[in-house]
Amino acid sequence: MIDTTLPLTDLHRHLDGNIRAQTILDLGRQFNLPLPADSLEALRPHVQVVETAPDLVSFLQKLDWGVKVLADLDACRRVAWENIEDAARNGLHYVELRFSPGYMAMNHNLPVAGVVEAVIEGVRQGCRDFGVEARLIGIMSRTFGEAACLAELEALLAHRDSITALDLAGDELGFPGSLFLNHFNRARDAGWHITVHAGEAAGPESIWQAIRELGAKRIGHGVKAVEDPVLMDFLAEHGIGIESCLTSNIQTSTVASLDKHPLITFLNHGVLATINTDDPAVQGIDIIHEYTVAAPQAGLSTAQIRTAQENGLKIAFLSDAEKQALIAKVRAA
Ligand SMILES: O=c1[nH]cnc2c1ncn2[C@@H]1O[C@H](CO)[C@@H](O)[C@H]1O
Ligand SMILES: [Zn+2]
Repeated sequence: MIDTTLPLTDLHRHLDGNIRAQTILDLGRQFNLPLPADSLEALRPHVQVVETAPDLVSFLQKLDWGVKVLADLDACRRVAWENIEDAARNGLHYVELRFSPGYMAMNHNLPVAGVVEAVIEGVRQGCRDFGVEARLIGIMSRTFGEAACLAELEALLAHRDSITALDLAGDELGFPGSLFLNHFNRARDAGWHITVHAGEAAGPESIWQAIRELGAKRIGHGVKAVEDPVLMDFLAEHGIGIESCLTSNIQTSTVASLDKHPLITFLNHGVLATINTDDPAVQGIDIIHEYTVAAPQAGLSTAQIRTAQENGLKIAFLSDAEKQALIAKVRAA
C-alpha cells in the first residue's frame, strides 16, 4: 500500500515520544536511575500503550519514562540519532521530527538551549549516517503553562536557523491556544512555519483559533474539524494540511475505532490530509503499520492511501526545489 516510487514522509512524529524501550533501559542503568522494571519485557507495559487510554492526558503520561532517563546532553543526542536510524529502517525518505526541549530537560535540570543543540547535532549526524532527510519542529508543551513555554521558545530561538517550525502540544483542553498568541507572533517573526495540535481533545473552535490567531498552516490531528462543515470547506480551499495519526487517535480515545476515523472524510473533501505516526515507540507501531494496516482499517482505498502519501510531500515544510530534489532522489534510487 506504500507507493515506492513516491517519497515516503512522516510529518508528525515526536522525537521524545519515540524513545526505544531498550534505550530507556540502557540509560536507566548508565545513570543508575530507578526504573519500574529491569527487563525489556517487564518495562514495556510502563513505556508503551497496552490498552486504550481513557483520554489524551492519561495517554501522555506514557511518554514520561522516556524523558526521565535523559540525564545528560549525550543522552539527548543519542535519542535524536536513534530517531533517524528508526526512520531509515522504516524506509522513510523525509521526516519532520518534533520535540519539546523543556519536557526533555526538566527531570535533570538540563539547560534547555543545550537540549535543543544536542537534538540538532544528533539528528544531523543521523542524517549523515543513514541518508535520511529531516527537519526539526520545536514544541512548546502547553501542559506546563505560558511561562515554561516562553522558556522553550527562547531556547528554540537561540538555534532558530536549525528549526523549521513551531508547534503547541500537550493538554489542549486545560491550556487553550488563546494563551499563546505572543509566543506564535514571535515564531512567525522568526520566519518559522506553524503547525498546532488542535481539534484532538477540544472541538473545531480550537482549530479555527490555531489558524486565525496562531497562524497555523497545518493542524496536528484536527479530527474534530468534521463537526464543522464551514471549517471543512475552509481547510480544503486554503490548503491547510492535516497531520492524521490513526493509531494515536484510537489510543487517546479521541476516535472510538478506526472505521470511524475522519481521515477518509478529509480526503473525500479535498483536504490535504496525511498519514503519520505521532509517538511510534509509545504506541508500539511504525509508519509501515499505519499505511498497510491502520489506513485500510480506516476504510481508505489504495488510491486514497496514495493521495495521502502524495499530500505528505505537498504539505511538507520544504521549498518547491527541495521537494523536487526529494522526488528525483527517490526515482534515482
Ligand atoms: O498526541 C499528542 N497530542 C498532544 N500532545 C502530545 C501528543 N503526543 C505527544 N505530545 C506532547 O508533546 C510533547 C513531547 O513532544 C509533550 O508535551 C507531550 O505531552
Ligand atoms: Zn502529536
